[in-house]
Amino acid sequence: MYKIVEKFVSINGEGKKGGELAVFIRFKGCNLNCSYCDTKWANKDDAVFESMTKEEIYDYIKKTNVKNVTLTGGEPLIQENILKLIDFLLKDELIELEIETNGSVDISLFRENISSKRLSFTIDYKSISSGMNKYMFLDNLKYVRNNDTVKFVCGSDEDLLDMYFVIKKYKLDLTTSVYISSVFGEIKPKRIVEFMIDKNLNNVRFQIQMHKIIWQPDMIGV
Ligand SMILES: C[S@@+](CC[C@H](N)C(=O)[O-])C[C@H]1O[C@@H](n2cnc3c(N)ncnc32)[C@H](O)[C@@H]1O
Ligand SMILES: Nc1nc2[nH]cc(C(=O)O)c2c(=O)[nH]1
Ligand code: SF4
Ligand SMILES: [Mg+2]
Repeated sequence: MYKIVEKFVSINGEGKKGGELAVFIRFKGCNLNCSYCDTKWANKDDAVFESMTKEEIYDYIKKTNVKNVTLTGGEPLIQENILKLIDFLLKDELIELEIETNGSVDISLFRENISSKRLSFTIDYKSISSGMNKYMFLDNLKYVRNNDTVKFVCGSDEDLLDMYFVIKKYKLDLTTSVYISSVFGEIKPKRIVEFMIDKNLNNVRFQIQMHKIIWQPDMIGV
């Protein structure tokens, strides 16, 4: 049984599939506690959840008729038996699966067991201002593939500079998709673009969480 705090259809507001329809499955609980987390409610011990089997999750997804599936949370990769669910969902060749993960969990186990090109990891590199930087499992950055994404959610100039060194150290701009996001409302988007120009950051994309512009920024279920 998986602990699901919400499930909904929306457009993906972030990343490579940004603007496309996606069905979101949000799991309860996280091993980190980012200063800026917009889903703290989902990580609370007393968060209300629905217990669902992998078959029930699959049935829900199929009923939506949406092909892009995003597993998020909370932290999806710390959920009990998550590998079984990923494997089960990918048996359906019409499903394109994205996993939003916080960068603290070793993804190599998943890589070894699942070869599908329809699985894509979006791996956060937690910034200094998140307070969670020390928990990053940096080896993940050595093994990211070109259909994965590394996402830097920046809230300060210090975060931008640290991001720059990490991109260059791991040559992320040459090996994978890199997205820079602002901590919503925390740093001027213009500041990030200026930084990109200043550092000549090619092969890196800036994004703003679209769903927070379309709906109220604190709205859930979108
Ligand atoms: C809520 S997290 C859940 C998945 C996973 N725990 C993680 O952190 O990647 C989903 C995405 O939302 C981003 N996020 C959370 N709060 C945000 C905020 N206030 N502004 C911008 N992005 C935010 C996270 O950095 C992450 O990329
Ligand atoms: N619309 C929308 N797109 C998203 N992309 C990633 C999200 C997440 O919370 O992981 C998210 C979300 O919460 N809503
Ligand atoms: S890792 Fe993700 S879910 Fe956990 S606290 Fe950070 S942003 Fe929130
Ligand atoms: Mg979100």
